[in-house]
Amino acid sequence: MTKAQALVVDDESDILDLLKITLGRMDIRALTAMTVIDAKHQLERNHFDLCLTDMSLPDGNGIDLIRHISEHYPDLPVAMITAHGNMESAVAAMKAGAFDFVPKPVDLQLLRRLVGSALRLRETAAAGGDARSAGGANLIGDSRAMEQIRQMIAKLARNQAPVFITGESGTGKELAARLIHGQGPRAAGPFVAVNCGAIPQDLVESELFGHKKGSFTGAVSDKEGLFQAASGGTLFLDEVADLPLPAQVKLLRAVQEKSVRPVGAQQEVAVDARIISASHRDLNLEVDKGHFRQDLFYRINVIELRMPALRERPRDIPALAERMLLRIARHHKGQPAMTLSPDALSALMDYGFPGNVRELENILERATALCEGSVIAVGDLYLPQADGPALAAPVQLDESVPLEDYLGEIEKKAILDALDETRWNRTAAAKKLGMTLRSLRYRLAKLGIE
Ligand SMILES: Nc1ncnc2c1ncn2[C@@H]1O[C@H](COP(=O)(O)OP(=O)(O)OP(=O)(O)O)[C@@H](O)[C@H]1O
Repeated sequence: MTKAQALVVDDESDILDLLKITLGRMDIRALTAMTVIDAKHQLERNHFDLCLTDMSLPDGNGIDLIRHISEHYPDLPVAMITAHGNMESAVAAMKAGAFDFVPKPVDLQLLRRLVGSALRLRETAAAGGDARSAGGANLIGDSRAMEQIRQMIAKLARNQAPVFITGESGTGKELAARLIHGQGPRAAGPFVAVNCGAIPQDLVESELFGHKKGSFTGAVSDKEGLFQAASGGTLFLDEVADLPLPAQVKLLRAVQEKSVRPVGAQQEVAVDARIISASHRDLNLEVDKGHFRQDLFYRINVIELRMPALRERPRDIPALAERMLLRIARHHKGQPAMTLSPDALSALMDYGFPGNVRELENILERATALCEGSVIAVGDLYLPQADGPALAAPVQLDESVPLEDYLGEIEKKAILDALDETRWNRTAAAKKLGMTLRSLRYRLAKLGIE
């Protein structure tokens, strides 16, 4: 590969010199420009692999230049150098198509990482990466909605802007986040996923930002936070709406300044993690209710990706079901994949799937275990409105209980009732439940019933 070349645009010659030297040490040739016009001329005459631009230039601003680059040189990654704390321009730059931003004063270590990511983009493009998968995970579905999501993911993978993924539970928000990470220049770095709602409130800050030994009871040694663990990669903040307000303040700072201060530490440490967050809640509403900081929402929601509910794209169901049945068969080695009867498939396509793709997975897993033959009939699906025998009366779904647990509870109750009625005679219980002894054993092991 030829020596990489960068265009650096700033009207202060000191900064140009500093950036030129730093890039030179990374074996990158830097050409400079002090005005927008100058930069446009350079772009016409030379090929660049990266552009760094300041916000305010004598004849225009950096955002105009970013727009010009996005339009005429869409493959050229451009990053904005922003004044300390001026997140508005960083957000505007990323919305205009910037790949990332560097706060002033420029932290050279951060700059090096940013440049490394930009150059890896060039290598990924040259290698022609697989746009559909990452780490074996795939977004299945050929509906228009899924096609658009795939295109959006490919675009988002190319920049570093914070992404906020919305969508009901089980629509594939985490999968989308993994794909954005896996198709981008940070793919070789870690993908760290954290469910913000699952961390005990008083440990949130220490978990996210780390702590120093002795900073609170129980802090027996220095501990690195998830931000540091995700350095060079992506931090996925799932259920970000559940973060307590004090942690939101610190998160805001981390996103804005790209640095964190571990609990009990005197100094901040620079962190280089791309932030992708998600929530099934409407964050606008949470902001209105005063549960979520508006300024933080504005910063993490630079680009929004909405994962559609499964009922909005029923034509994806056959392909999803087929792939899932294959995967289930692979888990039960030696067994051929089951198929769905035409009635079962049409019942699935008519069903509303409040739990989305995850619910489809659960329904098929259960059907596979309960079905006696190799073709799943509509009765094996136990859909709430299907004709099949219901294991229990439908219960009002509590939003805080994951669907998987909810279905598991219904199943567990039916099995335990049958076992009680037969004085724990498994053969009799299986008969009562209309399943084979082998199926019952499988269910008991899965549900952890001894
Ligand atoms: N389009 C899809 N193709 C294949 N599998 C999918 C798709 N969408 C979701 N899945 C699968 O469905 C399951 C749920 O997805 P995921 O955990 O990403 O959802 P989520 O929206 O993050 O859920 P939650 O809000 O409950 O955290 C996963 O096993 C995932 O692999």
